[in-house]
Amino acid sequence: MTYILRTKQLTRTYRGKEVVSNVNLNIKQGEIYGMLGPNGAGKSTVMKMITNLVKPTAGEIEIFGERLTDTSYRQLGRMGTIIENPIFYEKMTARDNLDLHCEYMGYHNKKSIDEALELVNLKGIEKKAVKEFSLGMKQRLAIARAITTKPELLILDEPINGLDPLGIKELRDLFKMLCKQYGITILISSHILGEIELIADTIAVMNDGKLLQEVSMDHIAKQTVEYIEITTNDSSKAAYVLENHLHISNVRVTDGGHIRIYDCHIPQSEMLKLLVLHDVEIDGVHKKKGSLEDYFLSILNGGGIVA
Ligand SMILES: Nc1ncnc2c1ncn2[C@@H]1O[C@H](COP(=O)(O)OP(=O)(O)OP(=O)(O)O)[C@@H](O)[C@H]1O
Repeated sequence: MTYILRTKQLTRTYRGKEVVSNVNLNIKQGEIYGMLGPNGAGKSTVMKMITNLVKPTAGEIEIFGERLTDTSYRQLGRMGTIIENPIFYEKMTARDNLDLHCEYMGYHNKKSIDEALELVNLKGIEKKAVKEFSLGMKQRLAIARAITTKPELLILDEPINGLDPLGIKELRDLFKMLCKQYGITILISSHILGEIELIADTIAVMNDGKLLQEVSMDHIAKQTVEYIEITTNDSSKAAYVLENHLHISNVRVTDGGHIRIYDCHIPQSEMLKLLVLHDVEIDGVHKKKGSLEDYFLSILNGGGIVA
């Protein structure tokens, strides 16, 4: 297995608080690796450390087989990045912005600017000043800037923020194409499961600075997360009874008076008998299969599903 990027126990502290804690990412060459997590989970901070914008407090980063240091200019030159909101020289044209970027990166094959503009569908308007661009156009220009130096690794921090559904689909198709046809490895972050699920080969779920899970989509697809859903008049009591009397640990109380029991080998009849014995009224029992959303929610909520 060839990994293009690995982090080992990557940690960052701000004013005594760990905002990234012992994160181990393993990104394979040629894949789209999605970092999923709510706002504040630490995704941007991880990406900033990978791109040398922020120094890790502890841990290390290995990119293209070498450890990243303060002077890893060669490694940084093999990456294209969009971190947080892309900033341009607004009065300059789109093309001049890309030109300047190439100069700055020491990349002299200017033909690639045309190719990049073509790929993001901005050919023909590259002579417009960036201040006239819509948000979607700016996002596409940021991607053009990130790919114009022909990177092997693209790092995209929430690149679809603020785009309409059509714009999102266009970018998704573009990222997939860059990965498949150009062999570019992509690390992309989002707080939207539906987005990451449509694009990623591997997903890293982050919350509160921690990596909760790193799992391949293939693995998830094979996984059939089944659960029993019981509707009762008192879901908290029902959960309490099952946890304390039958020692079932994977119980989740959901909205609407339901409880879900995952990965349970105790017969349904035994659970129901015990609930009735404890005066819990049962309105319904169903065997269900969890959606991908359930799967990730259970990870974020610390549920016991093992991938
Ligand atoms: N320069 C900084 N100084 C202090 N705290 C910071 C700094 N940068 C980030 N943080 C804190 O670190 C935590 C993680 O932030 P980060 O931006 O990495 O999260 P995120 O998952 O990318 O979320 P978002 O999508 O909101 O950017 C947050 O609590 C944030 O307030």
